[in-house]
This record gives sequence, C-alpha cells and structure tokens, in this order.
Amino acid sequence: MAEDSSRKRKVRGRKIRSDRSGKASRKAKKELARKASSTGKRNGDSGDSPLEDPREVVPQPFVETDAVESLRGRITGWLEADQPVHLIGPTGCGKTALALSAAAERGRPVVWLNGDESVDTAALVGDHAGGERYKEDDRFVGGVSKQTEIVRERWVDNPLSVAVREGATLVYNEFSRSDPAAHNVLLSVFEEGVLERPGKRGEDRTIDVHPEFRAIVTSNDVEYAGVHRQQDALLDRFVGVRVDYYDAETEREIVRAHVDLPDEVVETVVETTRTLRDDLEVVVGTRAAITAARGLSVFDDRETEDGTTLDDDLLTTVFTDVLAPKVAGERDGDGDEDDARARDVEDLRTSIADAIS
Ligand SMILES: Nc1ncnc2c1ncn2[C@@H]1O[C@H](COP(=O)(O)OP(=O)(O)OP(=O)(O)O)[C@@H](O)[C@H]1O
Repeated sequence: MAEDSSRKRKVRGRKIRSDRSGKASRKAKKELARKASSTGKRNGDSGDSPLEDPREVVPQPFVETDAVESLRGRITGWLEADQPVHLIGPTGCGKTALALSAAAERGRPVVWLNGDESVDTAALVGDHAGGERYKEDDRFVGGVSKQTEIVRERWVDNPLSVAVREGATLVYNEFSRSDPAAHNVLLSVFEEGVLERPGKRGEDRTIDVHPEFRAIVTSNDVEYAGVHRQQDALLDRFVGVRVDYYDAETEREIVRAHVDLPDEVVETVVETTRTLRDDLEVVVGTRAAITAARGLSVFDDRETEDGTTLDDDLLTTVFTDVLAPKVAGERDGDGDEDDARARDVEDLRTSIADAIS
C-alpha cells in the first residue's frame, strides 16, 4: 500500500543502515562464493582467516548502546574517508568487538589476523609453498614418447595480500605485538596503493590495492608504548581512536548480554569491577566483569540461600580468581617463586576485600 511505502521511506538511522548493510552483505557473500576457490587460505592453527563473510564476524552477543554506536560511527566514518584506523585502549575494554562490528558494517568481506612475535612479512603477504611437480608426456614422433618433469613454484597469498586484492576490511588485532619490520610493506600500501610481495617473482610481484580496501588495527595501550614501538612513518598514516572502558550502563548491558543473572547481581559485579579498576594496580577490563559474572552464575546459586544476595566473601573469592593470573607474573628468580606468587595472590585478595567492604 502507498501509505506503507511512504512510511517506510521516513524510517531513518539504524533501520535504514541495517537494510543497506544487509544488501551489501548479500553482495559480499556472492563475491565470496565466487572467489572461494581461487583464494589461498592460511587458516591453520594461527587463527588468521582470510575473507570472512561480514555477517559472520559480528561478535555474538553484541550490545549497541549510544556509547558503542558513537565509537563505531567514528571508526566507520574514518574508513569512509579512506583513513586506516588504529584503536588504542586498555586490555579487555572492547577494541576487538568494536573493530569487528565496524568492519561488518561496511558490508565488504573481512580479513582478520592476530599480531604476535612470529608475524613476519611472509605471514602478511604470502610465501612459496614448495614446488608442484608434474610430468608432461611428449609424443613428438609416432611411437616414441618423452617424459619431462616440470617443477612449478606454488605461491600462497596470506591475509594482507588477500585483503588488498579483494577490497576487504582488514582487522589486525594486537598489531603492536608484531615485529615492526614486518609492517614495512604496509607503508607502500597506504602511501602508493601498491602491495609488494617480496619473494614473489615475475610481473605480479606487486598488487594494486583495491579501492575498497580498508584497515583497522588494534593495540593495547601499554604495549603500544612499549617494546614493539612501530615506525612513526607508519603510525602517521593512521588516525588513532582512543577506546576506554565504557560507561557503567553499557558495561551492565554487556555483562547482561553474556550471562544470565538477576539484575542486582549484574549491578554488583559491574560496580565492583569499576571500584577495583580505580583501586588496584592491575588492569580490570570488561572481560574480567564477564568472567566474574560467569563464576557467580555458578557459585552464587550454590552458596547463598536466595540466589541473589551476594556475600562479600564470595565476591572477593571470585574476583581474586579472575585477577590472580595478572599478579602471578614474573619474578627475579630468587628460588622461592611459588611462595612469592602465593603472597602476591594473598595481597590481591586483601586489596579486593578492602575495596569491596
Ligand atoms: N559491545 C559489546 N557487546 C557485547 N560484548 C562486548 C562488547 N564489547 C566488548 N564485549 C565483550 O567484552 C570482552 C572484551 O572485549 P574485547 O575482546 O573486544 O576487548 P579488547 O579490548 O579487544 O581486549 P584485548 O586487549 O585483551 O584484546 C569480550 O568478552 C567481548 O565479547
């Protein structure tokens, strides 16, 4: 009916956006199906996964409060302005979830990879995967045949090559954990729109960057400033979007979305998380809140009568378990490491108990 369609046109904002991204996703899916057979994959154990359907990468569950939408809007806005985006923030604040959600919004295929010490240029652009041997049968004179063995080098593209060629959105998580030298190839990608594949011979040694190629990289702010300081020339190419812990309401929504608990318990968990974040020296991210809530969804039922009233002791124990891995860290090798770690955890427990009371 005419009335319906005019009403539809007036719908603004999110609904329109999601309709459009649905269409774009379907297009991307078709593109994926077409390209699947020709794409060299490096799935293996690395967790890296070339060319994902954008609909598949949206984190589940994903909460969209004003704070989340506003940050995501900044990321997608910069991508639209053809700027690579660097998300910088503390551990467990939601950088990866945000990056994947922003990448999915574009409706283009997504390529993501995790940075670590082992990432080198070949892991980004590709490598020779040994030779392919085959025999050719030449029957050049009747009755006489000659067999020639041919060895053809096989090249396998890795995530960056796949992403620049297909115009995907690259999500490069923990980018600052990789050796900066591995990222030299990114400079010409952003500056000249060309990706060099060192090691590849022949004319197709370089790939022209697809106009729809975009990149989002994430860094933990401690590491960003630390050992793996990336080249300034490269960092200058990115805009940096600072991501901090969300507001209390968003954190409550996130915890609620992950764990089925009564509202009062969710509120206590988030309040405790935020108090500990201010009081303790260890990083207490949103992930810690979710893990604590998961623990309470089991222990709270067991240990309290009505299942909703949390006692401080249980809360202290659960948060101590959640945060203990962060304090049981490195020691100077004085031979008494187990005792020292036990003391660290005991000190943590005392600090948590003090903060909660
Ligand atoms: N908007 C959201 N909706 C639902 N869950 C979320 C949202 N944002 C973050 N989370 C959850 O919070 C936790 C931490 O998020 P995420 O892994 O994205 O953080 P991070 O900053 O990338 O962490 P790290 O620095 O350790 O890589 C995850 O369990 C994630 O699912």
